[in-house]
Amino acid sequence: MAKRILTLNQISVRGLERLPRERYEIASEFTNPDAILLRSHKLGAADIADSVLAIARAGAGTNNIPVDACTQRGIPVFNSPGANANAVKELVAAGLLLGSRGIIDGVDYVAGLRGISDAAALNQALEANKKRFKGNELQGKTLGVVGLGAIGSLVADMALTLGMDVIGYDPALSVDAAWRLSSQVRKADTLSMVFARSDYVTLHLPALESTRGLVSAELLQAMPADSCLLNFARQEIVDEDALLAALERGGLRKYIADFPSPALIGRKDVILMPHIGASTDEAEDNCAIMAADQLRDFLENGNIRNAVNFPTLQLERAGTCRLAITNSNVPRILGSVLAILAELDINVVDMLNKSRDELAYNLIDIDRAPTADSLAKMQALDGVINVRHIA
Ligand SMILES: NC(=O)c1ccc[n+]([C@@H]2O[C@H](COP(=O)([O-])OP(=O)(O)OC[C@H]3O[C@@H](n4cnc5c(N)ncnc54)[C@H](O)[C@@H]3O)[C@@H](O)[C@H]2O)c1
Ligand SMILES: O=C(O)CC[C@@H](O)C(=O)O
Repeated sequence: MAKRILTLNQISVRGLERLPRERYEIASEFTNPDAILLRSHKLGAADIADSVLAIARAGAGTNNIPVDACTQRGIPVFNSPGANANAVKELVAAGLLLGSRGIIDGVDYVAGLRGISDAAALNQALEANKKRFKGNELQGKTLGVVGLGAIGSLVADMALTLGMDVIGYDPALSVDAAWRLSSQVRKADTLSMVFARSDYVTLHLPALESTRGLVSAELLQAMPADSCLLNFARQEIVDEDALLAALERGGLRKYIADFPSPALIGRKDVILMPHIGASTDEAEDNCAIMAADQLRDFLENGNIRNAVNFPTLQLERAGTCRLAITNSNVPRILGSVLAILAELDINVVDMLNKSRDELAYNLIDIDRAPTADSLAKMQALDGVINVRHIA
């Protein structure tokens, strides 16, 4: 029977094409979907039907998904790391230029000259007024990058090519990310060091409970006069009251962000975009393709790539069929599962078991299909969260 994929945002066709119609039904409404594919849709735990086996986010941030509730229910949440990083990097480049030059005010000024029909008079007005839109160059200024993952590392490279000094902070930098990072990026040991030493600070870290309000009054106060803050990460990372106070005080010259809020719209010292960091054809295709491929590999083979709450685990298919079992990360569960198979004289052809935090996940290839009764016995074992028989 075809698997049902519920889409909760518009997903690029190139991604949906990775889920062939003879095996997958895709719709924006389903009562009992097998999986959910979404972008920024805010998903509540109660919105996830019992039938859902997996959730795939075509994008990086998963703060719109109740990941802890999914973990407890044994539902992997996939994302598409790096797939939209270039799109965000390019918009940050635009953000830096918008913060350093009088582009928006200058363009607005020119738009207001529509009534002048005489070219000489127009030119005279332009030349007389252009001093109002003077800016500064980025070359030689310092950019502080907070979060040096897929986006932050590209932003750091881009800023270096513009002749900026780059200082970076990331207390949880992965080994892969560290390899990607240019040796010209200076390492800051503390967040306050980044804010105190940068003319521009750009945020590229996830929204987590631990990063909510991370950009505090204290950090904003430490910024040099005339500095700019760029936020293409998430709104909740910046304490909005502290931000407004810093703007009012004049310490912070501009806030450039992808996340409008009622208190920020309309201010001359704030430039807001409608969450378009990843809105390019290329990024939307890349994210959707990655998310759909990962979802399909999980549904058809139980393999896990780029889940934010499950261990990474891939096993070539062997044997007649496969069991995918999620359980609490405690001893003896796997032994009990194997004992049930042994009782039925079912041979294990290959298997792989990995854990992540409180979860363990197992792929077990066997030479014969288990009975419904034995599957029910496995499911009933203390600590087993779910058991899937994949033909
Ligand atoms: N504006 C947009 O449309 C858009 C698009 C893509 C991503 N994003 C946001 O950007 C975030 C980063 O995306 P990414 O692809 O670079 O993710 P990533 O996982 O590759 O990198 C995030 C980095 O942040 C670091 N980090 C975590 N906590 C930190 C902290 N307290 N201080 C400093 N660094 C910390 C991590 O160690 C990691 O290296 C996403 O989580 C998402 O919220 C926004
Ligand atoms: O889907 C989008 O347009 C935004 C995605 C972005 O916020 C992300 O976290 O990847």
